[in-house]
Amino acid sequence: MPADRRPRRYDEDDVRIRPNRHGSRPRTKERPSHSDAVQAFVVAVDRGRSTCLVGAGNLGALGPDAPGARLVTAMRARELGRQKVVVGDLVALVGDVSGQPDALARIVRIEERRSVLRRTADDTDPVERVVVANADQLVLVTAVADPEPRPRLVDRCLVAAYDAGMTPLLCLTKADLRPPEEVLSTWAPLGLEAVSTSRREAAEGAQIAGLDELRARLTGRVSVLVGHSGVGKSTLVNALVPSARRATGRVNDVTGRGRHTSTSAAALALEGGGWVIDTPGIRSFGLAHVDPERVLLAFPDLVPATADCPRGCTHDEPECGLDGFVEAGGAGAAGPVRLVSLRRLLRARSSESGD
Ligand SMILES: Nc1nc2c(ncn2[C@@H]2O[C@H](COP(=O)(O)OP(=O)(O)OP(=O)(O)O)[C@@H](O)[C@H]2O)c(=O)[nH]1
Ligand SMILES: [Zn+2]
Repeated sequence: MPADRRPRRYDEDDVRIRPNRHGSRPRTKERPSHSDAVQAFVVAVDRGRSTCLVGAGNLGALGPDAPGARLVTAMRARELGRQKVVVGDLVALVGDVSGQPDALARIVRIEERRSVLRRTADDTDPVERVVVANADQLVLVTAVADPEPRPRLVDRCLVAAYDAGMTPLLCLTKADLRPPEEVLSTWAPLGLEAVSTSRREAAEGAQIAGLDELRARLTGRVSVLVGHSGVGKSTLVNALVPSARRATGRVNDVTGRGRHTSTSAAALALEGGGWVIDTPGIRSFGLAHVDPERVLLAFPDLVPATADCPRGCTHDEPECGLDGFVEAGGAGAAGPVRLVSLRRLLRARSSESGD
């Protein structure tokens, strides 16, 4: 039976969604207060069931090992309407929040998101989606070789990061195969932060060098890792979060499903604080939804030029004020290459694929 045909019990949800029969009192937008609700951080979502971390502070800042912290399985309450819960969400839970096996809580509210990583509808998925909420850093994992870097894919990820209000970090893996500087030059004008990692054979087996610097940039933050297949993202995640398997095992106990069959994102706690959100399903981003103005915000040196732009300027058209501004030296000596980079990113929005 479809959900909306199911016989419904009259409950507090109805107070808000029922039309006002009398027509005199304006319908209140106020939600039931749910004063007993507890706050939780969504660490995994699998087919309508969310795994939520309760008792670990705002955005799970205290980590899953904080005293009293527990994982609670929850479903969306009807009052959420069409809002989707995603990994990284901060939510309010009511009902059975004990975290006992078989216990099921209800998500009655999604708190305001400080960042939203989106993906436009594409051929394989006709729905525009929020991929991850509240992350502050997007880590673009790219191998320097094997597989060859895909500059256009990195550009597209950069656009997605700027649009989402997230700081991008380029993580170049397999630096043992080729000096990472060669690859880095492509993004030099962007001033993109970058780290590199490489495999090193040691007595106790293969090790990843460069991990400490990467870890330092991840600690205390919520970071999303994206990368094409084969770049070494799993290797990195396992090295960063050695307990990842155990932790996902815990999630599996709750959801009853294996992580390997899942294509949804999962947040993994870092030992020193902070979270990495692994996104096995995301290889590229549809970017049609992206507003050029938001990409431009990543180029504060070029922003003043837009005063001379026609209304609704795409910043990639003959009338654009950026060219004159940069030619006149308004953005300094680096202006011309910065403008080339900006235009490249703006065009990445409309390119067909991330290859
Ligand atoms: N030379 C070298 N090889 C590496 C390095 N890191 C990972 N690899 C190898 O690259 C291959 C892919 O690594 P994975 O960690 O499975 O890559 P992935 O990005 O998770 O790929 P998928 O599992 O397909 O999503 C494996 O054969 C790894 O052993 C590195 O730093 N240097
Ligand atoms: Zn313009």
